[in-house]
Amino acid sequence: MIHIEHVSKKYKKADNYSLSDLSLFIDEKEIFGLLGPNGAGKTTLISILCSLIKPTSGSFSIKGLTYKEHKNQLKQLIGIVPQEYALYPSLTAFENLKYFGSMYGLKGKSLDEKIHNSLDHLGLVKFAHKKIDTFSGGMKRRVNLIASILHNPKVLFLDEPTVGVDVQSKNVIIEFLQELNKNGTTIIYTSHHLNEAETFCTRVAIIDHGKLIVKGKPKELINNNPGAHNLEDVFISLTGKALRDHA
Ligand SMILES: Nc1ncnc2c1ncn2[C@@H]1O[C@H](COP(=O)(O)OP(=O)(O)OP(=O)(O)O)[C@@H](O)[C@H]1O
Repeated sequence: MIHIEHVSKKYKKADNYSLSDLSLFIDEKEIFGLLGPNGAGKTTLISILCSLIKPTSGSFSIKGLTYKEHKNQLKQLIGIVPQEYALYPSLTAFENLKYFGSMYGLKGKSLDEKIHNSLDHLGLVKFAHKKIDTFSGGMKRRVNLIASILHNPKVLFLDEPTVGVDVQSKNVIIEFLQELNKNGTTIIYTSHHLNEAETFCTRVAIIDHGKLIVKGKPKELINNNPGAHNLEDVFISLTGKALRDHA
């Protein structure tokens, strides 16, 4: 479904490559976790796959389609949940979602119903007509998620969807994503929550310094790393304990 071949990325004026010769195949209906320390290249990879930025070299396709040749088809096929909220604070949740739906050509009763059902699913229906600037971080993240799935994408990319939210919001988000996956959506997400990834993902890839370090099913990675009891042990054994601060 997603073929990534020898993708590298060097940002303008950057000294180093943020991604280096990365190849990966993600199958249909997977829940695939991109894991790695700060600055590993996770957001860069997701941004390339969503066509927000271009790779310096290498290529990729999604369901055999490339942005060069099938831009409009891919726009309908994928959904993107960015790290930052992309919502209008002075509009209500419903108004925001009507706007995002209209960007995909959706309108009328079917759009209203989809919005209502999604808000209901994510515990937000009673806040539908409240302005976004009154929402907590966890509520905004849930609205952001709905905005990205109104057009029923077959592939959903999420950049740290559960960062900075409480356990309740996190559980509702994860359950919602599992439901989407059951109904046929392939999910690719980045996370620092290794416990979450261990149970949520069918497979994960650990990236460090822009390179693919290892990929596989969480259980297999744990079993293949002597002394590892969980994914965090695997992560630390492969990426080390050193801090990744830089400015
Ligand atoms: N626009 C940019 N210009 C120059 N360098 C960038 C730019 N965006 C990211 N980088 C660099 O690319 C590397 C990878 O960054 P990226 O944001 O992809 O990592 P990440 O794994 O998503 O990190 P985090 O977990 O902190 O979100 C980092 O060294 C970062 O400083």
